[in-house]
Amino acid sequence: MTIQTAPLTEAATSHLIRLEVNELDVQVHYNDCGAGAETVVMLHGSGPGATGWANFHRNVDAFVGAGYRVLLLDCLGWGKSDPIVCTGSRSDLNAQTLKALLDALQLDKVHIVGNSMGGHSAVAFALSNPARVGKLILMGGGTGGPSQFVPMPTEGIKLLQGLYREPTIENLKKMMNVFVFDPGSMTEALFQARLDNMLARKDHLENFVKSLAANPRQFPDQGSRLGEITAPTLVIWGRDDRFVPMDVGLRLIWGMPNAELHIFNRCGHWAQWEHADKFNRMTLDFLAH
Ligand SMILES: O=C(O)CCC(=O)/C=C/C=C(\O)C(=O)O
Repeated sequence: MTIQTAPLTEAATSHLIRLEVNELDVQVHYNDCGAGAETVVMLHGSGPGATGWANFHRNVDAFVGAGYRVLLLDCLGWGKSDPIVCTGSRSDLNAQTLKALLDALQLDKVHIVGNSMGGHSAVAFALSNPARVGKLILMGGGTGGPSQFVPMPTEGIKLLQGLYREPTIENLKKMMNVFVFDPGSMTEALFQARLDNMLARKDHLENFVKSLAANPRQFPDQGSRLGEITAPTLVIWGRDDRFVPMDVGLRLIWGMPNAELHIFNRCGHWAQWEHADKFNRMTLDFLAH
C-alpha cells in the first residue's frame, strides 16, 4: 500500500544527537523521516558536500510513502555531523557510528541502502553486526579494492580528491561532468546547493585531505569476508560508472551468497538519482518480497 503524504523537507526531519563512537563523544546529524514497523537507513557517498539528504532526496518520499521509517545518517566528517580526521578504515568508522545511532534509537534491526562509501560502510556494518541487518541495497560500492579492468584511482576519484583539495565551482563541475551519465541533467541550482554545502564546512574538506594523507586506503578491500554476509542483497550499478567501476559489483555478487545484481544502462555513479523512479520501484519491491 502506498500512503500519499506531503513531500518531506530536510529542515523538518533534521536531528542532532550525541553518541559515543570509538570512545569519542561526538555530535551526529541525521534525518528521521516517516514512521513504520521497519526502518531503512540510507548511507551517503564520500564526495565533498555529500549528505544523506543530498544523496537521497529523490528516494525518501517513496520509501516513507511505502510505509518505512527512513533514517539518513550524515557520517562523521560530512554535513552537520562533527569533523574528524580518519586514519584507519572509514568504512568501519561509519559502521561504528551507525551502530551507536541504532543503539541510541533502540532499533534492533534495519535495512541499509548504501551509496558508494555508504555501500562500503553497509558491508562493514553487516560484517560486525550480522544480526542487526535485514536486507542490503548497495549502489556503486560495497568494498574497496581493485577493479580488474580499470586503473585505480579512477578518473572520478581523482577529480573527487582534486575537488577536496581545491573546492571551486570549476572543479565541482569537472567532477560532476563524469559523475553522472548525462551531465545535462544537472541544474545550476544543484551545482550551487552542492557548492554551498561544501563551502559551509571547510573543516570537513581539510580533514578529508588530512585523512587521505595519513591513510590513502580509507576503504579497505573487504572482498575476502563477503561470504560471511548472508543477508539478502540487491547490488545496483551504473554501466557508465567512472568512480567505482561496474566489475566491483561483480566481485560483490561473486562473494555474497544471497546477492543479485541490476545494471542500469546510461547511468553513472548515482543510480538512485539518475534513475530515481525505477530505482525506487525496484528497491521497494526487493524489500517487500
Ligand atoms: O572511493 C570510493 O570507493 C568511494 C567514492 C565515493 O563514495 C564517492 C561518492 C560520491 C558521492 O556519492 C557524492 O558526491 O554524492
